[in-house]
Amino acid sequence: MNKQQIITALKAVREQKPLVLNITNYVVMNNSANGLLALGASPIMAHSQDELEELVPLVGAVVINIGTLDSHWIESMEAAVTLANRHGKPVVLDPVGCGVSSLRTHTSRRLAALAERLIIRGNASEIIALAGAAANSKGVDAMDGSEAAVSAGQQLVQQYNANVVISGEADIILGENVDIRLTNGHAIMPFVTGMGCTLSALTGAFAAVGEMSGAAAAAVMGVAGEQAASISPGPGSLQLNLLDTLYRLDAETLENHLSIEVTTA
Ligand SMILES: Nc1ncnc2c1ncn2[C@@H]1O[C@H](COP(=O)(O)OP(=O)(O)OP(=O)(O)O)[C@@H](O)[C@H]1O
Ligand SMILES: Cc1ncsc1CCO
Ligand SMILES: [Mg+2]
Repeated sequence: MNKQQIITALKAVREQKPLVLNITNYVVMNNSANGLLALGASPIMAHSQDELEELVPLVGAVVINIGTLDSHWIESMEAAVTLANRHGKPVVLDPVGCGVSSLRTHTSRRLAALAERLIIRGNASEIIALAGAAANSKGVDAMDGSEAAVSAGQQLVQQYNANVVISGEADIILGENVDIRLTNGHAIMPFVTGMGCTLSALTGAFAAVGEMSGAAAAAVMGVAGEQAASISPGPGSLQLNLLDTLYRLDAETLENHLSIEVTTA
């Protein structure tokens, strides 16, 4: 995945406007839906088992975010992933707070094991915990740097046959033969809840148009986030400005501002 392929993937999202099914948390439903719309995709938030059988065949990707899960929702998440497998749809898993409780850790692992076409997107502490090592999180916030999660991420790539996106100051994208580092974004982004969840939702939009590395969404979120931060005095305006910069993001801005380093194995 290079800069040009990322630009092409963004164009594809805007042309195809893929429908993305999100089973996500109460905190970020609105941010994530607005982020998808600003990007040019089409969100649907749903979690009733009674409609998943009809919905999953219609969507381009399924995003599962365990942020506010309970036992009832876990059944829906498992049903959605099973249906995604049956219909050949990609799944993005956001293991929010993995490592903080055994419910979160076990559920994330079960969902990751179940999904056949999978991208895992988490912060460093979540990725470390998902791989079974001791992580330093504070609830849903990472206390580890992205580089500290690389070996855990590589383990997950093998274990779940997935691509892994570790977000943070650097976004590190790991796949079977590729290792990508993106250094956009801004240190103010973690002061708005659900920036990572929005990144996972956007990852679903790109997966729906065949971009299964996870890099394009991280690139777009990083550059749009950076641009939004440059005109935002604080988190309140950042949240709003991000929707505008995502909506306005063009090829030239990506070309000039995306900081990407690709290493192939
Ligand atoms: N220190 C930082 N510098 C630059 N960008 C950052 C920094 N921290 C996070 N980001 C960016 O913020 C976005 C969200 O990443 P983050 O790792 O904070 O997700 P998260 O912890 O899962 O967030 P949440 O759970 O609140 O949704 C990514 O695009 C990432 O690049
Ligand atoms: C704050 C919070 N708590 C559960 S999910 C969530 C949103 C960020 O992940
Ligand atoms: Mg998160």
